[in-house]
Amino acid sequence: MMDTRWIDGKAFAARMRAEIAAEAADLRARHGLEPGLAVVLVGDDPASRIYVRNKVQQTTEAGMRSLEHRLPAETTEAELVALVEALNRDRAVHGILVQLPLPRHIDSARILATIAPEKDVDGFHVVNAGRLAVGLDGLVPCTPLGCLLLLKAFAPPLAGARAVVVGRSNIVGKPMAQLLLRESCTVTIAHSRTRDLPEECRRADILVAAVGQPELVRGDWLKPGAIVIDVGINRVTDAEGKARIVGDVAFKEALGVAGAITPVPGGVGPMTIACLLRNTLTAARRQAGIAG
Ligand SMILES: Nc1nc2c(c(=O)[nH]1)N[C@@H](CN(C=O)c1ccc(C(=O)N[C@@H](CCC(=O)O)C(=O)O)cc1)CN2
Repeated sequence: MMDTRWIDGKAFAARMRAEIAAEAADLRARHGLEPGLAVVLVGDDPASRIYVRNKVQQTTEAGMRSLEHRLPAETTEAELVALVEALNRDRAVHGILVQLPLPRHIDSARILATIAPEKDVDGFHVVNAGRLAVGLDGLVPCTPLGCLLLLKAFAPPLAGARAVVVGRSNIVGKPMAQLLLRESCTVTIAHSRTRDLPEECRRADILVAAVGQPELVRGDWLKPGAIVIDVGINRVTDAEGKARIVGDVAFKEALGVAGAITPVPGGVGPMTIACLLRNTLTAARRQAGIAG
């Protein structure tokens, strides 16, 4: 039986945040520049409120400026566009993040397209997606960037590895595949219509699960020794009626088969916010014309 290594994303993210804080202090001391991140929350989705609170807290702890905009659920699309346009013009704001999901009456694509690409620290704007696709510098979506940093640290060398990404969202699956391709992996994107998903997964040296389906990927879908990155955060109620969070991978079944795996919680999730801070620092440097 394989001794499966746990990939501790929480500890890795904490080290990243400490490095970012040191860089932010240096930026302030040498250039008088304080990176500013504007976080916009519309409505009162309980999970989104927690994520936004953590983003604000960690931005401040890293020595950067946090500007929070909490808007009621009935905010109109036009009002949100006007706020984003004002933030685009504000020179003290280097990064803009609109927390997703937005209320259903607001067109998320329109809002994301309104954010100035150089301030799009989520990396969701089509300009940043296009830059990633053609190999130009841009801002890379935080969750896939976090997954890549974990893979580089825990599963080198990536070049030539067979990677399967389960999930084709614009936010995780597609950018993840682009990043792995950039590292010279042989990449497959699998999804709900993939024929024989278990067999596709069994081919993977690196498996990234990002489908949002609790424990979809079973232990016998894994190649022995595979590196498994679980992006899923699914709230479920267990047999005793207790609420808990599980990933897209059946974690206990994967132990003893995978070579290494990210737990949920404590794996990819904390990396998302650490990468948001990294992107904010990068955006501030670029806007000020400071090499980093
Ligand atoms: N504008 C954005 N909206 C959303 C994003 C995003 O990157 N940009 N991603 C997700 C939510 N998200 C950040 O916003 C996020 C999700 C999870 C975590 C995290 O640290 N998770 C913990 C568990 C937390 C829990 O108990 O719920 C973990 O995995 O250990 C951070 C950020 C959707 N929206």
